[in-house]
Amino acid sequence: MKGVLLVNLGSPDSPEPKDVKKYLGEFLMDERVIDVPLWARTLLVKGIILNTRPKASAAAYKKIWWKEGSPLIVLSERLQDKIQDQVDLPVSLAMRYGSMTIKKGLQELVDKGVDEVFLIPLYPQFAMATTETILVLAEEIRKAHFPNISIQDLKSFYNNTNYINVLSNSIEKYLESKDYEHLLFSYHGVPERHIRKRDITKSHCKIDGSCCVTASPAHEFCYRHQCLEVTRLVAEKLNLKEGSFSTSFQSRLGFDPWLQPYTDRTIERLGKQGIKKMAIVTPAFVSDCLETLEEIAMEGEEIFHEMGGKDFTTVPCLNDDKEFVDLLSSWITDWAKTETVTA
Ligand SMILES: C=CC1=C(C)c2cc3[nH]c(cc4nc(cc5[nH]c(cc1n2)c(C)c5CCC(=O)O)C(CCC(=O)O)=C4C)c(C)c3C=C
Ligand SMILES: [Fe+2]
Ligand SMILES: [Fe+2]
Repeated sequence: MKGVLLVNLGSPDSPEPKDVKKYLGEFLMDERVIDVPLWARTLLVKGIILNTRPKASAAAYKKIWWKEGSPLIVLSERLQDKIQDQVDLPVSLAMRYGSMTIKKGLQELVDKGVDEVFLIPLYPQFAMATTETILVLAEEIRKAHFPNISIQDLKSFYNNTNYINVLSNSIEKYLESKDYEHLLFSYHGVPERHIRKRDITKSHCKIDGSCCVTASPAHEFCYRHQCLEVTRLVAEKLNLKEGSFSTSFQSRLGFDPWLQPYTDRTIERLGKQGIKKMAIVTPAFVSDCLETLEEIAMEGEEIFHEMGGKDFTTVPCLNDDKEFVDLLSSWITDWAKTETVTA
């Protein structure tokens, strides 16, 4: 029997510093998130970050936490429920980090008789810190605990025409009644090193003005290319004028070079340039979360106002948008029609 496992990033159990510390410990000790040798990662995470960051992160989580729990979890659950209403096979939800583990998600499906799983990482673009870490862990868990099931995964869908249409429609609908001079596409950042490491050609990614727009097999795993493509395709679909939109990368951590331009500096620059009304969209996130609700909608707005900006509009993520639910459900239904694969 076939079933679906949706997987998102995860959140702490509560916005209290002890839960945030536990969650960040698991997240940042992942070798695909902080990709340095174990001794250096341990020193950095356990020796420095976990002694300083949880208090500040917990304060940020408290600002965005809902009565029902973490926005990211609640919104992912709403998405799961709406997809479940549309498809005939069991749909479970898991998180890469935290209590809603991939093992529990697979167990839930197996308990319902599932032996063929369609794994859907809830990220439009591939990154080793997101999609790859989910796929690797799911395979480890499968081998160790569920050797008789098979897992197939949904490939990154950043340039799928239907996805681009759904994203563009949601942006257009939200901004319909709003006036804005500039639309910023802000994606979660990653260290530049992550991009070079996943360059399968070992020579394409220069992280410059041309590599990501020059066709290459490297693009299948190039997060930067995939983000720039989403911006390009949405801008084309929405007929945005050259100069009225741009791309930036947010949430950098540590001192290594991350993908640029940085979102906070871009917002600052737009304000300084005299832009009074800006809108911002965050297509690396399927569900609204700390990074969109706090870092963008609160901190980003504050920076813009400090620089003289007036109207700052944050477009919600796709969350449980009807067209997005329909699209994921159609991919699931198509997959369910494919031939059975043996483990
Ligand atoms: C080295 C650190 C990090 C990398 C690389 C990274 C990549 C990455 N993350 C997301 C999506 C999310 N990240 C979120 C929070 C978050 N991310 C990092 C660090 C890295 N992320 C930290 C330390 C945190 C925690 C919050 C904080 O202390 O600032 C979230 C929000 C989770 C929530 O509970 O709401 C998401 C979602 C992507 C897509 C990505 C690479 C492409
Ligand atoms: Fe992150
Ligand atoms: Fe590139």
